[in-house]
Amino acid sequence: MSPLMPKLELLPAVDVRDGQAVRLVHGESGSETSYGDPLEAALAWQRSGAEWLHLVDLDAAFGTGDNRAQIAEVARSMDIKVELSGGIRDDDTLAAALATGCRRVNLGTAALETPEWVAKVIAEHGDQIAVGLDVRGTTLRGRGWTRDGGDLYETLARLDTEGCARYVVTDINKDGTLQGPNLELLRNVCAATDRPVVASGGVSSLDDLRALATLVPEGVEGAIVGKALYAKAFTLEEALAAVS
Ligand SMILES: O=C(O)c1ccccc1NCC(=O)[C@H](O)[C@H](O)COP(=O)(O)O
Repeated sequence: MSPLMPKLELLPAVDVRDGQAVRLVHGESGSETSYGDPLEAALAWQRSGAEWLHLVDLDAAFGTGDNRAQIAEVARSMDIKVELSGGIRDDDTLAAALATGCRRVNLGTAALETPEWVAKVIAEHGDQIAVGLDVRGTTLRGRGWTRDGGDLYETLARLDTEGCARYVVTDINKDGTLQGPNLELLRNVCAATDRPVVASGGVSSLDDLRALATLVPEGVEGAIVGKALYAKAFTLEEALAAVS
């Protein structure tokens, strides 16, 4: 990689359901495989050299409760940057999320259901706010990916106008499947916005990460990696070396 080209950031994922680190398939509730204590998982990624942690409260996303105290403990225990996601939809949940000291939060459902509030918090918090664009095809999904929420490109144009700093783009059909990322979707989103894009869902191999790294000049800034790390398809050290 050219010394002038920024490297692809890697964000190992810790998704929390009912107090456990889990992986889902297609983000579907009930498809969980459990991987134990979330704090242990997060500390392991930090020890392995991660610069970012992608931390998700799945219960808050699904509306089946929350893991707020545990999520806050994990976020506060990290020396690395934390991106927090799941169920952040109003002033209270946003304040609680930011109070953990996380570097940024991802809003998903709120961007579809309460766009005025999202425009307001983008104006207030700048690049501490990212929006998760979780899609099947080009249709956005909210409420833990269970409900349709409009057209990807219309929403992207609106959020760009409102000053959204960054997007986390997930192809739900790929998420948790180890089938490889949707590079075409990522290219299309990058062509539609000048904001950085974090790719999420489907990474299965070091070659997938190298393929994502080729999209850095188009606007892909980072990649979230979940299942592949838990399934030991490669180590985080190998992943970081592959994109450095
Ligand atoms: O991020 C959310 O809010 C969310 C809501 C409902 C279901 C899943 C959700 N996130 C999942 C993730 O962010 C995954 O950790 C990520 O896409 C990694 O996917 P993979 O590498 O395919 O395991």
